[in-house]
Order: sequence, then C-alpha cells, then structure tokens
Amino acid sequence: MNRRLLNPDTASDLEVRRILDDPKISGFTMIAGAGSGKTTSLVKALDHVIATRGKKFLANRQQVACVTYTEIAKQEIEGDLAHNPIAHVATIHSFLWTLIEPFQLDIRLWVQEYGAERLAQLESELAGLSSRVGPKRRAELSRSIARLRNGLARVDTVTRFRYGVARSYGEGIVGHDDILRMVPELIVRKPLFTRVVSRRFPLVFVDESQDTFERFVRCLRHVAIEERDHFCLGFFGDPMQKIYMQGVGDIAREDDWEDVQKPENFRSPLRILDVINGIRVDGDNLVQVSGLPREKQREGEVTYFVFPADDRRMERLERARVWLAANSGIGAWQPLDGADSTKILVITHRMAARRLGFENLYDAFHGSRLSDDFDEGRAWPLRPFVGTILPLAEAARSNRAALLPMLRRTCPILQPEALVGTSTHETLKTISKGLDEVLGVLNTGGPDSIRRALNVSREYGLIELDDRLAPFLIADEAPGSSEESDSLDRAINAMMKCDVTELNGYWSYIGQQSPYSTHQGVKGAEYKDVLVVLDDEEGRHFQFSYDKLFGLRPLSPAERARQSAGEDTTIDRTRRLLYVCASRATEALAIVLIADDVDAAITALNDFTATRPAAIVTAEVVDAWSAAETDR
Ligand SMILES: Nc1ncnc2c1ncn2[C@@H]1O[C@H](COP(=O)(O)OP(=O)(O)OP(=O)(O)O)[C@@H](O)[C@H]1O
Repeated sequence: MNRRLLNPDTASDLEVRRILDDPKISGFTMIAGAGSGKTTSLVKALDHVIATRGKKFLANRQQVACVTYTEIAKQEIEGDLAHNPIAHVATIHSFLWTLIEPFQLDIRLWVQEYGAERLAQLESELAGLSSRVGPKRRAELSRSIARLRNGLARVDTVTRFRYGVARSYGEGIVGHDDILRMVPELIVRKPLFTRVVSRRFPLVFVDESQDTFERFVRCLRHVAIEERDHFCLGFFGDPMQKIYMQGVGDIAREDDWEDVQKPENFRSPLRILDVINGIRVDGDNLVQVSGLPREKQREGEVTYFVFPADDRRMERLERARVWLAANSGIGAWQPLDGADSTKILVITHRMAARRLGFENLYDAFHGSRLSDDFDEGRAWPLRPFVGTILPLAEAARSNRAALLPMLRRTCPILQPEALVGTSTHETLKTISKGLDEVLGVLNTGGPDSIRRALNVSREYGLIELDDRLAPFLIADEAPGSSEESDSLDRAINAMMKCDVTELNGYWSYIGQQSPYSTHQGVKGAEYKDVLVVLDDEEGRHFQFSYDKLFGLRPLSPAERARQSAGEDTTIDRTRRLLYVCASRATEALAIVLIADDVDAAITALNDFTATRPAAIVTAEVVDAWSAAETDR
C-alpha cells in the first residue's frame, strides 16, 4: 500500500489537477520549502494522469515521465504508484537513454562528430602545454588521445551502442557525460527528437528541479515551447535545497506556465521548523508554517553540542548519542522496532569510512577518477564483490536457499553453455569448495586479501572477471606500483592490497544499512532522529565550511568579492546544506559543531539560536555525564 497517496489533498494538489486537465497550459512549477509535500504532490499528479489518461496512454504506447535525481527516489516513487507501467519513473541519465537508444544511427553519428571534436581539443591541449608541465600530465594526455583515437577507429565495427559509466567508443559504450551532452543537443537541434519526446511522453515531471542539470532543463523547456499543444512540463523543487554545483537552482517560468504555491511544512515538528526557518532567514527568508492540524502538531526536540576539534571527536560523538537517548525529554533517540533509528550525517564519506572501518579502501579510490563511483557503490573494480562475492557470502552464511538461484545467475561455470558435456555434480562440488575457500578469506582477511579473494573466486569459476582487473591479480607484477603510474592503476593496486574485511563496513554503508550518510546523500529522505555533524576539518571539503557559515573563519578575499557581487559563496552553499540536513528529522534533531575555538563557537550558536533559545551541551558536560554513568 502506498503511503504518499494516503495523505489528504491540499489546495496545491487540486490546482495541479486543474492544470493537468487544461490542454492550454504547457508547464508549471511547484517551488516550495522542505517537507512541504512536493514529492507527495508529484505522486498525486502522476496518479491523476494514470486515472484520467491511463487507458489512452496504454493504447497509444505513451507514458507519463517522472525524472528523479537518485535511484532511491525513483524506487520510492515507483513503490508509491504500485509500479504502474503508465508512469515511467527514471533518473535523468536513464530517461535520456530511453529516448535515444532506438536511434542507433544518430548515436553513431554523434559519437563520430563529438569524438573528433574532443580529439582535436586534446591534441591542441597537448601541443600547447608549456615546458613547465611535468611528464606525468603529458603521458596522461597522450594516453587519453591514443585511447580516443583507437576507439574512434573502431566505431564503424560497433553493432549496437550501450550506455555505461565511462565512455569506451571502440566497445560501443557511451558514457554518463556523453548522454547528458548528446541527447539534449539532439532534442534541441532536431525537430524529430523534439517530437519523439512529446509523442512518447506527453507529460514530464521533474523532481528536485533545483539540482537538475541546466542542459536538461533547457531541452525540456524547448519541447514545452515547440510542442505546446501536445506536452506539459512540471518542475518540483526548492532552490534552498540546491547542493550540487551543476544544478540549475531557480526555474524561470514561460508566460503560459503556472506557479503552484505550497506554503506548509508537514514533516518538521515545531521546534525543528523554527530551526529550519531560522537557517532560511539569511537565504531567501521563506517562512513555513506547520501544515498539520493543531492536534497533530508535535513540539519535537533540538539539541546543540559544541566539541573541540581534537582527536576524541569520534568518541564524543558516540557519547553524545548515548547522552541524547538518556536525556531526551520526549523519549527520542531510541531504537525503533529493535533497529537503530538515528541517522548520523557527516560531511564527507571519509568520516563514515573511518567509523565503519574502510578507510584504506576509501583512500585507495579517493584521488582517482573513480572516487564518486566509490562513494556511490558503483566503482567497477569493486563490482565482483558488490555484485557477486559479498551477496554470495551473505547467502552462504544466513540464507542458503538463496544461494543456488544466485549462483545460476552469476556463476560462469553454471551457465547452460558451460554445463554442456560436464558433470553438474562435479561442477557443484567445485563451486561449493570455492565458496568455502572464499568465505575463509573473507573471514580471516589480512593484507592483500582483496586480491586473494578475487583470485580464489576466479580460480573456482565463481565470477566472470573483468579483463581490466586481470593484470592486477599477481601482486609482484601488478601495474600501478610507481608514483608515475596512472591514478586508476594506482587505485586498483591499492584496492587489491586492502584487507577484505574492510568491505563489510563499506557494504553496509552503500546498502544504507549503517546509521551514517553524508549531508548530500539524504536529500529527499526523512528519518526520526537526525544528528548532524558540522566538522570542517574532517570534511576537508573546499565547497562547504561550517566555520565560515557561523563566522568562525573569515571568507577569503576572492569569496568576499563574490559575495559583494551577489554570487554564490561557500556561506550560501553551506547554509543550503545545513537546511537540507536539519529538515530531515521528524522527531528530534541534534547539531554537533566541532570547533577549534569552542568559546567562539558557543557564542556563534547562541547568536544563531537567539530568537529560539536552546541548550548547548559541551564536551565537559558529556564527559562528566559519561564518567558518572560508568561509575554507577
Ligand atoms: N497533505 C499532507 N498531509 C499530511 N502529511 C503530508 C502531506 N503531504 C506530505 N505529507 C508528509 O510530509 C512529509 C514530507 O513530504 P514530501 O517528502 O512529499 O515533501 P517534500 O517537499 O518533497 O520534501 P523535501 O523537499 O524536504 O525532500 C512526508 O512524511 C509526507 O508523508
């Protein structure tokens, strides 16, 4: 049963329905604060289209499209709609790929044209390098040129183009960045594609519009203008929740587009609502009121901590959690149905990696071009573990019934063609022995055990190994050992040397099983109790600084100039990030500020909470309380 559809309609939901039923309106925006129910209204809008036009869409092979920012958001919305096939819910890249995939010839032509352009760019960059540029950069550029030239030479032999994370034209793989460039370009340039969008998807809704790429917004706007009578475009977003640099932020409305207002907040209890309104005061000053009837409104709870930036911050964080559970006036911070309901938000994945014991693995990938992929659990060198070995190990330990179906799907020696002329009994015996050995490696770990686990899995035919990993399987001969090696080779070699037990923490982290998430990773979600850690040093994040937001560190002269020019600064970006984090809690919120100068931080927090006084708990209080508890 879906959850969002059960919420009562608001005036904005009725307004959206009126717009959707009016063929003269080709677009609308619903720009509103956190917890105002934008996604709920979006789901209701999809449901309305399904109810009113579903039959016609089915007959015409049309769908209503809903474009989400993350895979998790996509799954949630699909669940809300009971996976109704009339709604095509997809992330931006996958939506764009759906549009272009049938047009293989256009993809080929685009790849050839863009590839040649890119090649010329790289060649001119290499030729123009000054004599001060070192051999490493030269070698990297030469390699990229050789790879691209080689790929372009083989494009003619590609029978079908596929979509992958990193481009490899010779293999027929168009990359993530290519899709985002190619499809909007074709939609704007070729009337055929403009029509394809409106005929296939007469309505397109975009969730989290503030973080949507400008190019994508531009091409949809083009469709809405050109196909005015056959198309309707709806944007749902909040500029105050823009946390990615490439996001478009505000959406300008065309003349015939409507603006749907949504002034309420249905998520935050009153004290937390005060905090998020307070964060927004220096932004766009939007003030929300609770949308719930008075009898359903709750007070909630907000606690601030200020801890010194020393090497005991992790220990104190743990103590703060225990302190909160013991001292909450509303019974917050308790496990829910036996599971930990607290979400701890950290600025970078490094802090979670340290806490969950996968810091070496983290370091292996950070500094390579796969660092984002690693953070999001999709770095290809780890695919054998994430996709096969770890799920197999989990099934072998706790759900043996799931083992065989999994093996049938993933194990190369169990594939029908491999079984021809072999004894299934012997094959299963080999697999069972292999599994025991891999489990042995996974349990004992030790240096180089990622490499060992891969070797064993390959030896027993448990996995189909990516060719690119093969050179790294023999420790002494692995590429990437010297400083001069390619950063990816170095990353893979460092990964191979890691202890395989580090994957346990990583696995629970990317599967959202751990209480940790990054500040950026919780957009759109909600949790009962949220603890936000504001720690610049842990983050070492150049885009955000809580010290600067709270006036504990001055802006650089360049940033001051940007501020005077009315441009986006670290302070604006950090304010938006804090707004996103603080607005996730449905019951209790704790903000932990880690500062070099604790007294200055307390003064800054006092200023911040001036109109809504709140307790500020210091390290001394938490330490003394903890010591007293231990003595008890
Ligand atoms: N009309 C309503 N009545 C009661 N509760 C509602 C209503 N609309 C939404 N909610 C609840 O409010 C919470 C926030 O809703 P939703 O996630 O749709 O908001 P949002 O604006 O998309 O949030 P955000 O931008 O902060 O991610 C959810 O728990 C949802 O169930």
